[in-house]
Amino acid sequence: MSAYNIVSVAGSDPSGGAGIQADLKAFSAHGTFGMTVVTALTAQSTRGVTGVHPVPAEFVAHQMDTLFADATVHAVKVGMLGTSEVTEAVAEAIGRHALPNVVVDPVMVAKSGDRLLESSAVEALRSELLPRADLITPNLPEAADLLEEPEAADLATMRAQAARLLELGPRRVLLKGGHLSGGESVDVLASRGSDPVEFRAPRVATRNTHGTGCTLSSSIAALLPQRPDVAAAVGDAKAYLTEAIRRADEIDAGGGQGPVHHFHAWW
Ligand SMILES: Nc1ncnc2c1ncn2[C@@H]1O[C@H](COP(=O)(O)OP(=O)(O)O)[C@@H](O)[C@H]1O
Ligand SMILES: Cc1ncc(COP(=O)(O)OP(=O)(O)O)c(N)n1
Repeated sequence: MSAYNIVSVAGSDPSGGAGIQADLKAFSAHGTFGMTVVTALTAQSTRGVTGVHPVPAEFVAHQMDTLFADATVHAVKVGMLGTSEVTEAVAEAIGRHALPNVVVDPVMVAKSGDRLLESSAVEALRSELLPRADLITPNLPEAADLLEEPEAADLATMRAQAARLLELGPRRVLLKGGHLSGGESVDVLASRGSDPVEFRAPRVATRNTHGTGCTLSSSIAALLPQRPDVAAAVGDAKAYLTEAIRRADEIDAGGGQGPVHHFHAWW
């Protein structure tokens, strides 16, 4: 059996910590073959984002149509989309090509505080893309924006918000709790018709967490075709991410918030 083909539909991060660069590293780490559809160029470093140059929506659709007319795809990770036009084009192409194992990381704002999705695009994300996702992986501020509610500050509220996010149409929701404090970093997986499942990991004491969200969602996409169910893929992806965060201080990528450090996963 040849390697699984996993596609990242995302923006470029020249610093290598997030976006398509992080996704490709994660795809390789999990033994899969990575492909990319670029939605935007960013100028960014460990210190923040200094510019965003969106790819025209028609050309994003053209990249997808060209790739999917040729290659068999086993999973897709969607990250930064930038504009409502690109969001709509990606949602339509996912439907047109009936893509499997679609993981949507609803990227809105970088850890540096810079916007990566126009505010006016949140509605297109909510109504056009989320219903086509097999799994969405919002962080707490993204969940609050999607639900138009205050940000969750405890686990009970996270469980309730994960359930409400399911009503927007995705098959599953992984609500990430990295923005809370405490000795453990806890994420909540909600699926229709079953109780939520919690994924816990020791909170690593480092400021070098650039690219955690990208790495988790792309690792899940790479593992979905290789694991018996979604919970197994999420559990292994989180274990991989936690070790990549532990290794983050080994890298000197600049003077700001550094990236997590990828490695060949142990499976
Ligand atoms: N310091 C940390 N130690 C361990 N896990 C972390 C840490 N920070 C974040 N995580 C985990 O990284 C993933 C993404 O984190 P989060 O900050 O919630 O999202 P995002 O990177 O999209 O803002 C989650 O699984 C979260 O639990
Ligand atoms: C091009 C690009 N895409 C996504 C992000 C956000 O990445 P994330 O994994 O959420 O990490 P932080 O930036 O929040 O640390 C990005 N910065 N650039």
